Amino acid sequence: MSNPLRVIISGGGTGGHIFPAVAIANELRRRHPDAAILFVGANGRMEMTRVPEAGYDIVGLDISGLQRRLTPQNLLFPVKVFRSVRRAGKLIEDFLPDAVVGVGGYASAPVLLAAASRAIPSLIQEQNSYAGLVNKLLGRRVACICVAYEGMEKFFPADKLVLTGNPVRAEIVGGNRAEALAFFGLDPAKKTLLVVGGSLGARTLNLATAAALPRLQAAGVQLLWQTGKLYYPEAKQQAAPYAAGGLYAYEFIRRMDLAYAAADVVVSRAGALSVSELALTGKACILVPSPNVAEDHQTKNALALVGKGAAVLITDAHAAERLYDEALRLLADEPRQQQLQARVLELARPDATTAIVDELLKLIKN
Ligand SMILES: CC(=O)N[C@H]1[C@@H](OP(=O)(O)OP(=O)(O)OC[C@H]2O[C@@H](n3ccc(=O)[nH]c3=O)[C@H](O)[C@@H]2O)O[C@H](CO)[C@@H](O)[C@@H]1O
Repeated sequence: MSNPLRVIISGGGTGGHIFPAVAIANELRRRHPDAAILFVGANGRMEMTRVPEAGYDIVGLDISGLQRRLTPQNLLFPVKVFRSVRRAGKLIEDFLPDAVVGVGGYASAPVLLAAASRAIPSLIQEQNSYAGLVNKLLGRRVACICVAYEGMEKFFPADKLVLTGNPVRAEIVGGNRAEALAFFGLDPAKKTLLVVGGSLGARTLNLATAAALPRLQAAGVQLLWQTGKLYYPEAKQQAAPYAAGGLYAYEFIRRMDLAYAAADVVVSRAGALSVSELALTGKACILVPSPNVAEDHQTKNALALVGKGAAVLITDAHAAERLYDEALRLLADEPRQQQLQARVLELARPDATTAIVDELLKLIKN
């Protein structure tokens, strides 16, 4: 491998696809600083801002999902797919990658298809215990599939599977607590609760948190509340009267490393990357799986921890009633926090990103 490596990374839609892609790119660049890395995403989606923020170039395709109802957009869907496969093919012919990585989400389909038809080796990284549609359809056309859960033969050819775990951005781990508290303007003498609704925010968590603000303040607990874009204007107003007590709402937290470092307890959706990050950072957490995802896969993600005594589970349906009783109880119970921290740390897979990049480099070499 004398010429600099050239790799295209495709996919996105939500943070759960984008940040694993960034982790893979960072590790590739750490080992091959001269590697040329190009991201391909979907126009209008989160990757078009988050990837440049992480220091990489991205090209957007005009591609979206199929709506479940009959809509005019659906009639255009085949046309869009055809156009984006053609555009992806052109991108590949111009960039001439040694390999292509797909992380799931709309943009990875046309790129992986175009790579397969040009005999360019490709790798899929599947974050969940239930395979996404795009990944499932393309499993047979790629050379290697890196997964985070056992039993994925249900969805993919067994001989292509490698169990690596999910790639978490290296900087997420090891945030300094004192720096974190200062960064968010928090009081080191108080307990801190972090609430994260996945990369887009979660309505159930937002409603429960808004209702619990007076209780949190009365208990002397500080709050970092990530709301997502839609709910933020309302949350900002709801949280404003509590700012003096250290209760703050955020649309999106860029420094998740510091948010985890500041937190004594985390309330979170159970997206695959959130779960992997909670394990790596060793956080006492309460998981509220989203009921709105394919095959209820967040509940499966959560149960992988709960089954080992490494997290507390509250269902979405029970969150309004029980979430903050449980959160306040856990915040007041340090021995229980320590027990959860120790158990969740045992489930961390700190070598996932290196293992995935090893597989990618193997593909390129062969
Ligand atoms: C509703 C939905 O479709 N959710 C899916 C989506 O979740 P979602 O996009 O919410 O992803 P995850 O929970 O897996 O990961 C969230 C990522 O965003 C980061 N982050 C989050 C909030 C924030 O303010 N700042 C920030 O940087 C986290 O650190 C993490 O890296 O993809 C996951 C991985 O395929 C799936 O398991 C989820 O079921």
